Amino acid sequence: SENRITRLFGCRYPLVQGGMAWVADASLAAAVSNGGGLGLIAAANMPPDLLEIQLQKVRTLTDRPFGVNIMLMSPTVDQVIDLVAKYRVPIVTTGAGSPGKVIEILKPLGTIIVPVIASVAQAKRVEKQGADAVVAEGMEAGGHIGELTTMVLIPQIADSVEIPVIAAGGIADGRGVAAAFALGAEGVQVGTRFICCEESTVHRAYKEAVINARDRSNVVTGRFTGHPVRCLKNKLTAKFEELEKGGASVEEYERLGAGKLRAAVVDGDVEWGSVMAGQSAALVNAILPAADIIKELFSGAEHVVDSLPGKIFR
Ligand SMILES: O=C(O)COc1ccc(-c2c[nH]c(CNC(=O)Nc3ncc(Sc4ccccn4)s3)n2)cc1
Repeated sequence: SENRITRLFGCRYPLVQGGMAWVADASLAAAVSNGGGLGLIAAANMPPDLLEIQLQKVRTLTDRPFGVNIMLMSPTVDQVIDLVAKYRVPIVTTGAGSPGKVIEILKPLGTIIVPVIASVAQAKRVEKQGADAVVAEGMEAGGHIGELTTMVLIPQIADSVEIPVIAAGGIADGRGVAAAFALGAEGVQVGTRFICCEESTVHRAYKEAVINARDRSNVVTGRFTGHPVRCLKNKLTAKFEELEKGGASVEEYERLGAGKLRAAVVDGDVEWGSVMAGQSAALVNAILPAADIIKELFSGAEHVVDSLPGKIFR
């Protein structure tokens, strides 16, 4: 069966993998696309020549659709847009900022643009600017987050725009997928769950930290900087909280954070690195192939919906 999202992306399942900085590379994106979802390569702050290598590599690993996630706070955003145009990347998501410029340049090329938003105002603005769909991301998500939970954000976004809504934030099993559709979404974005997939090139220690995470193993730091970020608790987050309490400057705070996500993902420094992960980490307990994760998410959702009516609505 299909819906507006499977038709928009040209893939079997209405699922997009989170465009997680340093984590979402060609290997992960291809595995998700080959598994029937939409894989994303994270441009993040990647030097353009590194991104170009990922764009060439993904074409050798899958002939299915894939996308690039453009992080709008990155200083390399202009070169990323040029590369996306040069390689005719079919789909682009954007995060951490206002996608006006991306829409203006890439929409005329026929690129499908799906901004990640975290509020009703942002959703309305990007719809007016020409977005094809939105990813509405609840604050359960990992990394840079907004303020509203998925449970209350999705219905409000679905009521506010005509374009299809993809729910993100806290979705890691069939129950979350079923809930997202009950709330008005026509697709899901899944990030943390795919950190722990076989084809993810993330350091083993990072994957283990996610698997060992429990309900209260994560924390949001940096609200005072205007960029709240959710990570797993460790020595770095304790230091962030100390700086925040001690009235440190935003510059001092951001100096401490520089390069720490790479330290965790690439070097496996889960003590002093930034182990970005969502609250759903507590629901992730196995490293599986991306294709199996996707199948389980949707067969699980099917099962939940089938067994619902008897329990609740009669
Ligand atoms: O001003 C406007 O209208 C747009 O404002 C926005 C504000 C927030 C968002 C938003 C919320 N969530 C997302 C998508 N998720 C993300 O972008 N998650 C991220 N994780 C790590 C990242 S790297 C980074 C970047 C800044 C500070 C610290 N780390 S980006 N975008 C989108 C737009």
